Amino acid sequence: MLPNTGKLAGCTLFITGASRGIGKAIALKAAKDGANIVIAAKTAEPHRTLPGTIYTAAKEIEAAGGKALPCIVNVREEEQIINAVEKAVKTFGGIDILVNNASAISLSGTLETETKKANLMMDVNVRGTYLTSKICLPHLRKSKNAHILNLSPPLNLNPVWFKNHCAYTISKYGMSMCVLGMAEEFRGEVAVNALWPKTAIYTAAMNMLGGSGVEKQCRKTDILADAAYCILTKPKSFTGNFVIDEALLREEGIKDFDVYAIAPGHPLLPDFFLDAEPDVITMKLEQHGASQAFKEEKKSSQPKHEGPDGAKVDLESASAKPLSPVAETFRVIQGAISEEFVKAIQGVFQFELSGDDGGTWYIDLKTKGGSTGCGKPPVKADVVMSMSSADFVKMFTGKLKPTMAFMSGKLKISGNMALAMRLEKVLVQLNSKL
Ligand SMILES: NC(=O)c1ccc[n+]([C@@H]2O[C@H](COP(=O)([O-])OP(=O)(O)OC[C@H]3O[C@@H](n4cnc5c(N)ncnc54)[C@H](OP(=O)(O)O)[C@@H]3O)[C@@H](O)[C@H]2O)c1
Repeated sequence: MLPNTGKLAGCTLFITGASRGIGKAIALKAAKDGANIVIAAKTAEPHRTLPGTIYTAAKEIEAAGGKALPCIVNVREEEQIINAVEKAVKTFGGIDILVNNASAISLSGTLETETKKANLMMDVNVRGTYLTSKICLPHLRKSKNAHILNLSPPLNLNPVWFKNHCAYTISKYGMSMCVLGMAEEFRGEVAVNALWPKTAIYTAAMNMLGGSGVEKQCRKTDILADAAYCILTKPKSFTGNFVIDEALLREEGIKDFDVYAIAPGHPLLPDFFLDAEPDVITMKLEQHGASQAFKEEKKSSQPKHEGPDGAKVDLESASAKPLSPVAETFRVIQGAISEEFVKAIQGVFQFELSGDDGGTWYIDLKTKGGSTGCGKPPVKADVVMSMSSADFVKMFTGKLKPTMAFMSGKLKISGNMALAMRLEKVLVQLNSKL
């Protein structure tokens, strides 16, 4: 880990989204030097599922050696940013550093992204970053070593990073374009840089996106806190850079990256927008054995299922004949379903498969007893997943992680996203029973 040098003692940092995750980790690292931190985030009351509030973060910052100013700020609201900036200047005498960290994410295709979600991403990511920078800049220009740091990626224009989640990419690239423009506009006065992780970082956001077990493939927020500290303690002549955490820390002499891993030695999930393309990311994970090994099948009695034409198909007797890989996979899943499992999941998954043995299939983990089969599910599906038959088999035999399939565009999802994200958990639980 990068040692603290005390260079940020007495500096004032305005950090959006410092109530948890990466923003809070950057705040705590600076607090160790004795910095003043303005925590600009929305959560004032404890949230049902998300950890931390601006007040709990403030306590941690003070305990680490810093001074904290918790401010309720939704970066979509210009007035709230203005008020917090004024309060910060009144309390600490100025602002030296702005970290634009707050972000919203929806990894959905153009037609699947509801307008309100597209608006949220544009508002928080691009407009929020632009406005917070605009409002802080008059104060930053008065500081001896002013910095703006945006948590945004290098501008990689490979279409693979646009085709599956165009709105999200535009919104994050908007943050990066602020770096491009403002670094030149304020050269000599304020350093403006971007920071992006090489691998996934374990936070509430990642937990929501990646589902159960994803943490092993992630690094801790400490790596970004160290990289941010390193940038923010550089002279303001260090500007206009799109920094990748690991690359910068290597240059700084860090050799042991295991200290940043949640599960040292476990293959890591490469982050979006870097050199590795989605398919390569998936392939690498598979090569490194990050996926679950397919366990031996358990024989079980099978109920009847409805075929694509509505005819009832008996999978047990059908299994006497060699089944196609898709039908065989559903047969095995059927045998692994328990009442307890149905109670725990309460969801109906419909699969639209293309290629050999394609068509509509389902796994009903909502109706008493649970069932799988060919054709439409007995009750309306909560989630519809479209993919090739080959990828479906890979996914259910542990050779392709649902998160990876989704990120690489092999899996398209519509319906209840939260339930879809639990598919990884479904697979882990099913595999343990297979
Ligand atoms: N985790 C990763 O693997 C990863 C990878 C690449 C890049 N990043 C980047 O790192 C940054 C932080 O991500 P994270 O994983 O730490 O996310 P996180 O755990 O979801 O934290 C997001 C923070 O943003 C705040 N926030 C959200 N909407 C806001 C709004 N409208 N106004 C003010 N604050 C708002 C949240 O606070 P409130 O809810 O209290 O408002 C929270 O403190 C993001 O820019 C993200 O793109 C993360």
